[in-house]
Amino acid sequence: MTDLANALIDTLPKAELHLHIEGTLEPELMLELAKRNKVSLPYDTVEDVRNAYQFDCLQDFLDIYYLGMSVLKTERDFHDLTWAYLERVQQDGLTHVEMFFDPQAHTDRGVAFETVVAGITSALEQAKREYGITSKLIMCFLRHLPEDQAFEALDCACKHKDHIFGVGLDSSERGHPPEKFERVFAAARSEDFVPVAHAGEEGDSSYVRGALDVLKVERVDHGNRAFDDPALIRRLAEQQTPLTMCPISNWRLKGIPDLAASPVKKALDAGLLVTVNSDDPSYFGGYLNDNYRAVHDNLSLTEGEIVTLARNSFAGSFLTGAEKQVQLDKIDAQIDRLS
Ligand SMILES: Nc1ncnc2[nH]cnc12
Ligand SMILES: [Zn+2]
Repeated sequence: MTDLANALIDTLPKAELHLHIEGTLEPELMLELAKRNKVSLPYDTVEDVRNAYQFDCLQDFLDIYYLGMSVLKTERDFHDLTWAYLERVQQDGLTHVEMFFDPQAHTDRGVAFETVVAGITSALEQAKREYGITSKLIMCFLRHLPEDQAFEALDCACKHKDHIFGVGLDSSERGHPPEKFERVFAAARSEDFVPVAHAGEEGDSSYVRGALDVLKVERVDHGNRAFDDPALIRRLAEQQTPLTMCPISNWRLKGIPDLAASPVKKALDAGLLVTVNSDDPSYFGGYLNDNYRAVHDNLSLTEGEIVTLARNSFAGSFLTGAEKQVQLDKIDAQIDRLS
């Protein structure tokens, strides 16, 4: 990698648009919280935890991910988790994050919705004060659970509209198509929550079409399998629907055989508004800049394409036009400084 490419990746202002806060739980904090909250885990050491992170598919990961988050109990736990992520990525040039959380995975264990939201938002507010990092919080419905439970989560979210910006859809994709959540997404949109959804991570291209046509999403999370449908790719390009791709995640979950098979370059070439993100960085072993580096190295991206990805991260965000322009101007200023 050239020095300039390295410096661009390290120092360009960037937004992260596909990040599950529960997926940032590092093994050290997991074990500390297990002790603090007297939760028993099948791991004694950090090494045991890391050794468990071998996945053959999305479900293998999800089983371990839900087990790991069982240590999160109190407002302070959610604060500490979120703060640890923000402290880490501010060093990577991150200036804006649109963060997912999975409340049903906590309320099902008896943790109050309010506890989760209070802990996450206090850390987000601290990051705004101390680092100038802006953020939006997106509540995901767990697609393996029934529709009525998604409606219960939406009811809770309606009491926290000051903190929750959008709704998303995550967890086990195949067998749980967008159509299952048509009514709850319609209700969420009528309450002014901005809709996004995971689609085409493992599910076929019909899941991406369903997310667009049935859930009426404004952004597609992953979207890899859209490439099986050339007409759909043309539509995504024409509409400039943002895609939040996660190269290291795709590789670790065996959605792609190696990083060279990441669709990020194909998406750039097709004129899509593609962005690069980390998904669940603790579980997949790579934060935001590691993902930029992975696509740069394995797809032979140019320095110009790295800049495009950083620009797309703001263009594809839910910031206002004026806020986006501030960030794009900062990118231009940083490029001037480096060249
Ligand atoms: N990559 C992913 N896909 C679906 N659900 C998730 N929850 C956390 N990470 C996820
Ligand atoms: Zn995800």
